[in-house]
Parts: sequence; structure tokens; C-alpha cells
Amino acid sequence: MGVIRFLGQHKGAVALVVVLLALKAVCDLALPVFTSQIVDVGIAQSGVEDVGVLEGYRAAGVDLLPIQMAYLARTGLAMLAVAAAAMVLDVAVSFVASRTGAAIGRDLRSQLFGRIVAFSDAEINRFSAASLITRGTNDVVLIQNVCTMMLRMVLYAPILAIGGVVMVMATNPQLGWIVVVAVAAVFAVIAVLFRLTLPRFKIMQKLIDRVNLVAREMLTGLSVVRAFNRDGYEEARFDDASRRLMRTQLFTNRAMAFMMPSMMLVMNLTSVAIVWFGAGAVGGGTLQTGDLIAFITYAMVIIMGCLMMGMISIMLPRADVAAQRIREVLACEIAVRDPEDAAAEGAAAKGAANSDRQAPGCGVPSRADSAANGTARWAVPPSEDLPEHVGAPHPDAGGTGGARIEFRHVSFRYEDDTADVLHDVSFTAEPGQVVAIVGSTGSGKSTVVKLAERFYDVCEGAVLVDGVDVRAWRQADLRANFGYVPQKAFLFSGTVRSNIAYGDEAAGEEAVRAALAAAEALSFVEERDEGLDAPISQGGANVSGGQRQRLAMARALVRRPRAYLFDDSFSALDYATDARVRAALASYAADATQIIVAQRISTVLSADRIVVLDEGRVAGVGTHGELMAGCAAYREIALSQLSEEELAAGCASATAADAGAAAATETVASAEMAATAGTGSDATEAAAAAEGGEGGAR
Ligand SMILES: Nc1ncnc2c1ncn2[C@@H]1O[C@H](COP(=O)(O)OP(=O)(O)OP(=O)(O)O)[C@@H](O)[C@H]1O
Repeated sequence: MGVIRFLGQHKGAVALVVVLLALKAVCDLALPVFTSQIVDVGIAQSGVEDVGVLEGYRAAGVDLLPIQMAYLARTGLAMLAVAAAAMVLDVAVSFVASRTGAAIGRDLRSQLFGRIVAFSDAEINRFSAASLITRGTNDVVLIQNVCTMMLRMVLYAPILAIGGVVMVMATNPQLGWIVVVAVAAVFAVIAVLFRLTLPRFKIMQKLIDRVNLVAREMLTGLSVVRAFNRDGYEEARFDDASRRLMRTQLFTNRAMAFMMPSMMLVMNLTSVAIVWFGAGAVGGGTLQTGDLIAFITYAMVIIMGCLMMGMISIMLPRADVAAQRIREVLACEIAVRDPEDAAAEGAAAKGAANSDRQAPGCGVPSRADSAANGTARWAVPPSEDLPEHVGAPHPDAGGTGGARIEFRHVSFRYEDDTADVLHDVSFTAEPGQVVAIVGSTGSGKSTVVKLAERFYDVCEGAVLVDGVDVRAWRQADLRANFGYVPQKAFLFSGTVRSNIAYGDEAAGEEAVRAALAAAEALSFVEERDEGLDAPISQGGANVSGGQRQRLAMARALVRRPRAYLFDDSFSALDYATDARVRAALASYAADATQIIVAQRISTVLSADRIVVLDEGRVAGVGTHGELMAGCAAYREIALSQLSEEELAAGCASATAADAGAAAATETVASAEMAATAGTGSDATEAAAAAEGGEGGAR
């Protein structure tokens, strides 16, 4: 049983609970003995009369009342002490059980979170975010509660039941058959309930998943729901999911509601039977009244023990479904993994984040090896030799230049897809180059960027960074080289500062401002009263799409990585801002490699190299001029956006773009510096001038 395995990880607590419960059982089973003595000796005085001692006392002129009262007081106090001890033990058991249950919940949550964080996009898609949330919350709470109950009840029930049977046999074995019949009736009721409710309990978790999924989808797309007046439809969809859950819960709750009355009936019938058959024994002098009362109590104890076991046996399968769902996540094979020896070579990979300009022995991947097999190993450098800004070099920071990113005959298909979305894609982005990827929607541009980041593994061919197959890198070290700006910019709840520092925790105020300035985000941040401490709500919902995109860019820029991956990041910007940001990048990220996925031809005109994708195949690679002359697919895209004249001008200016960009760059650089110094108006003017300088390339 999965749940029991979780308890197995807390053997100390389980052992302690067993000891405490055994002591509590002794106390609980001792109480009826006291009751019996009080009735037989203290009240009925039958024990005394039986042996004829009473006459003896009377003949001796001894008043028995004080003796009786003293006996009652002594026994009553002893009974109170035992009851108090049982209560203390009960509190202690509850405390240890709750602590253990909470610890199990905490461990499961942290294991789940650790696992989910390591998931690639493929695993997230396979489980769905809603289901992962249910598993991490609802399922964990269910297991936590069942573990607590198991500690409190499951261990206690057998101790109590066995103790009860022993006491029943010691009291009056002749009436034992009544208890046997009662226990059989209890198990019959439980078996019927088990059969009825178990299948429903099993689907309950899936129905909760469904409710979460619909609610999540509706809340995420609330504006679309409203814009298309689909409130009614969504309400009906949610209502359907919610009603199905409610129906299942009602069924199980109704079935369970039968349990207590049925048990009470069994208990009361048992009491009646014991009194009925026991009365004869009392009359016949073979059973004392107190023993009869004790017998009834022990019979109830046994039935309660069986009832507890029955309840747990109904709850356990449901918790087991939850445990199974959690195990599925924990045991899920992660498609994108670090190489086997990554732990040992972690430091090496860190060093490998620095390019081939490093001295030998500083984690430089062996070019010879990598060229030979595409999955090279690299030398292990002593970790103290690593520069502080690993994977994020910049000339100002004593960096080591851009990364070399190569796609070598890459083919790829998403899980469950029947066809490849990329076919035999090959191109190289040399250190310091700007490589643009253009193509129609769905041609595979974003997929290229995701493969470079190794969010997925290629199906054929290889993606190499610095000549090393990305599958041979430790993922963290590989990604330390990249500044990634996703297509859908996402910000975390916090402040502007916390979001930018997400890219580099060590970044100081100046670095944050410089990154914001380069991403053309400083001016609107400074317009806010709180400046860098302006609040950002979850997902960046309280800033505009363009502002969100620029903040996401600044987050990538502040890392000062060796390569930037802009996944369609410029299309959310207006033309002027687009031009200014690219001009700023020319200075800010001079040595870094840039891969820019773009929809707008104007964004890519001055790129060193443009890769044209057409239905997942490379239709051409070259500069704007070369592609206009020799790539029909590119010409088609270009002509759909710009006129022949604009393109001709663009073609001419693209060759001269370097000069223009350089001029723009200088101006933007001064804009950046001015912005950093806090002179917003200077920055704006300078940036406007920069835009003019860049204009020719558009
Ligand atoms: N997670 C996924 N699972 C399955 N198929 C996917 C997934 N993501 C993308 N695809 C498919 O892969 C193909 C390429 O998608 P991709 O996002 O790379 O295109 P794109 O060129 O970036 O498109 P766009 O310009 O519209 O952003 C598309 O046909 C898309 O339907």
C-alpha cells in the first residue's frame, strides 16, 4: 500500500505512537474493571456477601458504610487517574500523529515541486498544469489526513480489539458468541459500503482535476470569455464539471451516512443480546452484575475497533489513488536530463559556459572531440578558477564573448505529434553575430529557440553550443549562457526590481537601470512614483503587453549572457522602439550572439544572417540582400510587408547598416548613460536621435 510506505519513512514516530497507544489501550481496558468493582463490591456488596464476611463484620459491630465509602472513593480516584492518563496519552498520540502527517505532507510537496521544476515542457503538457496543481495540493492533503488517521486509529483498533477479546474471554467465555456475531455484522456492513463507494472514490480525484482545469482555463482567459460573451457557456462548462463532482460526493457521503446508524444498531442489538442472555447467568449466580456491565463495555470496544478498521479500509483505497497519482509524477521519466556524469562534471560544465577564448583547462569543451562526434566531453577545471560571472561575460565585466550555436541536421517532433515540425535544419550563429529566424506562422521558429535552450531534445541531428552537444551540458550551465526572452513575456509578482534581478540576483542598481535603459523600459519605470519598486502583479497583468515584453528583455539583458534568444520579442514593440532596442543591443551586447525570431522583416534587415524557415525546412540562409536575390520564400514574406522601393532601400541600407547602426549605437549608448544618470529627458532626446540614425536600415 502506497500510503503505508509514506509512514515507513517515519519509523521513529510510528514506534512511539505504538507504545503510546498500547499504554492507552491498557488504560481504556482497565476502566471497565473499575466499573465492575464499583458495582460488585462498592454498591451491590455482592462480593462481600458471597463470602459471608458481611455477617462477620456485623457480628463484630463494625459499621460497613464508611468502609464501603472509602472503597468507592479509592476505586473512583484510581479510575479518574487512569482516565486522566488515557487522556494525556490520547493528546500525545494526536500530537505525534498530526506532526508526522504534516511532515509527510511537507516532504511530498517538496518532492513534487522539485520534480515538477525539473520537468521539461513535454512532461508538463502530458500531465497538464491543472492536474499537477491538484496532485500537489488536494492529493497531498488527502494522504496527509489518512496518515494521521492511520496513526491514531489503525494502530489503535487492533490493539483495542485484541485487548477486548482477551478481556471478554476472561470475563465470561459463554457469551463470546454474541461478540462474534456482532463483529461479523459490522464487517458485512463495511463490505457492502466498500463495494458501493470504492469505484466512486477512485474517480473523485479525476473529477477534482477537471474542476480545477476548467476553472483555471476560464480565469486565465477571462477577458476572451467576456469579449466573446461566452460567460454562459463557460458557466455551463464549469457547472457540468462541478455537478459531476457533487453527484459523486453526494453518493459517497450518502452511502457513508448509513455507516454510523448501522453501527449503532449493531451495538445496541449486541447490548440487548448480552443483557438478555447475561441476565440468566446473573440470576443463576454464574455471572456478577459488574462483570455483565464490563462485558457490554468490552463488546462495544471490540465493535468500535472493527469499525475503525472498516473506516480506514474505505479511506485507504482513495488515499491510495492519490498516492498513485503522486508516484506517477515522482516516477515520471524526464525526457530532458543532465548527462550521467553531470554531478561530477558540474564544475566543468560551469567552466564550459565560458567560451573557447579561455585558457585551456578552464572548462573549455574540446573542439576536436566535439567536431568528431558532436557530443564532446570537456576538461574539468578547478572551480576556484571560474570567473564570477560564469556564462555571463561582457567586455565591461571582463567577459569572454559570445557563444557559438550550431544546428546540425536537426529534425524534431513534439510528443504525440505524427509529423516532424523541423526537418534537417542546419545553420550556425557565430559568436557576436545577429542571426534572425523568419518564416510564416507555425514554421517552427519558436521551436528552434526552445531546442537551443534544450527545453526539448532533438529527434535527429544535434544542437551544439561552443561545439558541444547541448545534451552533454549540464542544463543549468548551458542555460547560464543564454538570455532568453519568451514569446509570451511572463513576469512574477513582486516589483520591477525583483523581476529584473530574477535574471541576475547579484545585479546592483546600476546594472538594473542599464538593462532597463537598453530595453527601452527605464522611462516608463521612472514615470511611476515607486520607480524600480513599482509593484508588478502576477504574470505582469498590471503593465501593458509592450511594457511587459520590455521588462522581460531587461531581465534577460541584466544577465549579460553570451547569447540572447529573442523569441518574437520585438513584435510587441512599435517600430521606433524596436529600432531603438536593437540599436542599444548592438552596444550593450556587442560580443554576444543573438538569435532573433521575428515576424517583421524590418527587424531583421540588418542581421548578419537570416535563416528562412518554411514548414520546418530551411528555405534559405544569408543576408537580406542575398536572400532577396536568391530565396523565393524570403522575397514573398518581405514583399508581403514592404514595398519594392522600401526593400530596395532596405537592401542598400542593410549593407550600410553597420555604419548607421554604429552611429545609432553611440547615440543610444549615450542615451543609456544619460538614463542611468537619471536624466530622463536627455535619454529621450538621445534615443529619438538614435531612432533617426537607425531609420535608414528600416
Ligand atoms: N507544445 C507543442 N506540442 C505540440 N505541437 C506543438 C507544440 N508547440 C508547437 N507545436 C507545433 O509545432 C509547429 C511549430 O510551432 P512553432 O511555435 O515553433 O512555430 P512558429 O514559427 O514559432 O509560429 P509563430 O510564428 O506563430 O509563433 C506548429 O505546427 C505547432 O502547432
